[in-house]
Amino acid sequence: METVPESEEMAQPFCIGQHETNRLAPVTLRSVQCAHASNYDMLTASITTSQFHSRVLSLLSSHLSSLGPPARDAVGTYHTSRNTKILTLPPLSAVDTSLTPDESTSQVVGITSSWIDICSPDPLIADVSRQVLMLEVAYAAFCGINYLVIPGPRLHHGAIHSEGLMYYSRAVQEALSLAPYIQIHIWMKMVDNPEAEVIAMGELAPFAREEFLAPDGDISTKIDLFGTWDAWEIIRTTCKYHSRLLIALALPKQLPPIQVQTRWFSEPVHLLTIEGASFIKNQKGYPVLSRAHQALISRFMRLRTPPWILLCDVGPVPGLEDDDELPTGDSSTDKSNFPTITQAMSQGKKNQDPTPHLSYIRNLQQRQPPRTPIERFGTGYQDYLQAPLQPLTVNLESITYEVFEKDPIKYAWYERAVAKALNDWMEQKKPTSSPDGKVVVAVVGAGRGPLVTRALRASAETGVKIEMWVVEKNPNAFVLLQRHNETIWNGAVNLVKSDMRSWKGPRREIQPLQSQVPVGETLGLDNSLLSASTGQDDVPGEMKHTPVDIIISELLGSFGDNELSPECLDGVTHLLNPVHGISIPASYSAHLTPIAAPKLHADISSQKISNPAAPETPYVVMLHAIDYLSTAPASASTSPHGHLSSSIGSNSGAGARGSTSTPPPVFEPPSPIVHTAWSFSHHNPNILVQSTSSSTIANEHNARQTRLSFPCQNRGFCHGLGGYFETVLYGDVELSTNPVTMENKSDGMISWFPIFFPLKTPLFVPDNGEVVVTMLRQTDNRKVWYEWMVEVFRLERVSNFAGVSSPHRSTTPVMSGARVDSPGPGKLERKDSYYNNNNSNGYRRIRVGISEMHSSIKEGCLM
Ligand SMILES: C[S@@+](CC[C@H](N)C(=O)[O-])C[C@H]1O[C@@H](n2cnc3c(N)ncnc32)[C@H](O)[C@@H]1O
Repeated sequence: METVPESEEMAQPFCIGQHETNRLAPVTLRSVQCAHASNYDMLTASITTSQFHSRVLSLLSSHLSSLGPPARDAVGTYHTSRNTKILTLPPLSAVDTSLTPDESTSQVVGITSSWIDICSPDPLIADVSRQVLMLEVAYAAFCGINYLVIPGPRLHHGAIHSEGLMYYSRAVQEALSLAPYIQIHIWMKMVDNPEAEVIAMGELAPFAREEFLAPDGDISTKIDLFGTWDAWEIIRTTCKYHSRLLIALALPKQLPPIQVQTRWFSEPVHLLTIEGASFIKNQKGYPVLSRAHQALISRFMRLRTPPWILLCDVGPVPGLEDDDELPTGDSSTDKSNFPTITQAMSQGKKNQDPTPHLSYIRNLQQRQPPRTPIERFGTGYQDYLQAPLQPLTVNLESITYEVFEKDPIKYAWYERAVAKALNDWMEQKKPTSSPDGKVVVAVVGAGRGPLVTRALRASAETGVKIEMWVVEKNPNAFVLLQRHNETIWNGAVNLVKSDMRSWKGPRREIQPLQSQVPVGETLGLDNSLLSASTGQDDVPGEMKHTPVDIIISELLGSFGDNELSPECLDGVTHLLNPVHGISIPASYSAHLTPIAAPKLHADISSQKISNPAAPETPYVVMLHAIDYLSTAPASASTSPHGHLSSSIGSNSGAGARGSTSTPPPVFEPPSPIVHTAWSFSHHNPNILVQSTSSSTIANEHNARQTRLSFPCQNRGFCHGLGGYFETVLYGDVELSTNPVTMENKSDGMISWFPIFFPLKTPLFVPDNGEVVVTMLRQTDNRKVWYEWMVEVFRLERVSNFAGVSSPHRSTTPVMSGARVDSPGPGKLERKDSYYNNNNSNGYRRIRVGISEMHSSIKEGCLM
């Protein structure tokens, strides 16, 4: 591995801003300078003033008093249309805003008014609110504001819930087109808590007329963990996943369960807002954040675009605190004046940290652990869609090989596997295929030769002599192989420039039987196999192709078989020593899990016009801002509530002064449920005999199909499937990119990013839902491609079911064939009631969504 400069290892500095709900003084160049001097990076500024607010309120009051009670029109509607006398707000005047375009504007995050209510069931209130927002957005755009925060939608109006959300979403869509250069952040709470939606003085919500409310309905007081996420989902869907539509996420004092936190990671959170009241005091009395908050922030800060932090109502920016109360005369000129009690107190305070919350967050920034090798390697690749390599049809560039070769694990594991195989060969006294007793090893698809070097090293380590053959079809890489043979391998390697499928094996002169070197001389082994290969009919002195004892290859793609390893290795299987031959890898398997990946969906959708095949292309991508939809029930130690309760109220967060360099706690998301789709083994006993008369190859034995079910406890959107692979190189030496097993099998491996199979249209998955994936590996004997489709089911308890549900099933009902605790791969089996839709756990499956069958044939991997 290259040495990485220290700066690259360090986590990025946080970008921290200050927000005051009731900032009275205008935000000027001086305010921004003071903020910078205090170590803040930015400030928020309201777009309009309190005068504007008062003016709107009085206009609205007099308008309302001029109106009679809302009346139904001739058709009988007043709820569903705006059949009301409109109040048109006048344009802004100088007193309505204190914002002036200047150099400070770029350091300012604009905040639109929170007292409006676009979701109001009263169309008059909703319309006035919309007009306020549009006036503010237009003026912010005029001033050159780049970032705007719009308070999130009010979801509760008495018994009415989320009814105005569509109008709110429509207004946001309008705002995006009105301000074509502004990034709009919707200020969302993490969960929907009706009791937290309080009405402050001066808000428009209470002006909603009774006729538009629903006085008789149930007023919900229940916390809905995914309620605000639902609202966000509607807004962004209405705005078609707009790239300038982002989230400002308010972190509450008590964080919600981990499943809610991970959901927000997958969304475009660009601002994290933290109230002063969300801090707790440590033993020394300094404001600190709970361990859960620290872990959450650290997790966010490792995203490709780390969010900015906005500290809200944590005290004034030093130097600006007195601005609102400045006396008209300049009292500071009279230095001889004895300070008043207030002045003395504030001077005393100056010896304290004037911005303890900011100091704490800066300290948290310093305590971020350095980036791991994977994070360093993946910088810039997070959520970046790449077309999978097709090394069979396309000759790779040197730089691509160079990237592979940086892997700190893969080659070391191959070396271990080869060493183990050689040791076993020797210990089991197996005969070799070489007349001089050496184990015949072939690296097929050698690239620039790193596996050759490792195999030679394994031979030197174990003392088992090998005869090395190297096959590569890329003529450019072959030049380097020739050079390496001269400079590194001392000419010890037999090089073959060929497609491995047409290689006939090591070619050597037949030795007269009596002059063959007994293998036992080198390894002490029985040489019967070699005798068999140089059979009765062989004439000494003639040239003949002989078998290979160990075939080493690395033809694996992100989904295991997607770079056509099965097809290529089929072409060399007949060369393998028929009794003792070893293939490294011995087998590999493909794995899947459904994921929410809004960013990837947005990126793929935006490519659709130039590339219609984009939504049916499997992409190689370092999955980052995603949420696993199907997760294993949390164990006691990682239970969301356990996590929460152990952290809330814990005062162990390091304080600004008494701080240590202890890294923040690690965020532990729930483990995804990842099922095996299929596998391939070498030797493959099912290889079809190839016809010599046909121009195609018989490949049906490499077709696969699978149907897998995934329980999903919480609702969400499925944007596609995350794909991974595992491979057994030899014995217990394995590689894995499966998030469940990678840490145990090959921690730190960087060669492969996962694969993403997108869905053209995302599918909603309800609470207690089930995602069923059907996937096929298809072949027409010329090409290989994948087909995939997704169905979504809602599991409904059958009321008269007499069975007793296990505690697990009562919270996460799943089909028995796909049980998360089942040892099997989660395949649907006939005994499951998939076929009669009432499964044996007492749940009825109701299909609520189905995707089309996607096919990668347009981009298919050509053979
Ligand atoms: C993924 S690269 C691995 C290269 C190298 N073994 C490594 O680990 O760095 C696969 C290599 O196999 C070669 N290859 C793929 N299919 C082949 C075939 N049918 N015959 C010969 N070489 C092949 C490609 O040209 C490429 O060099």
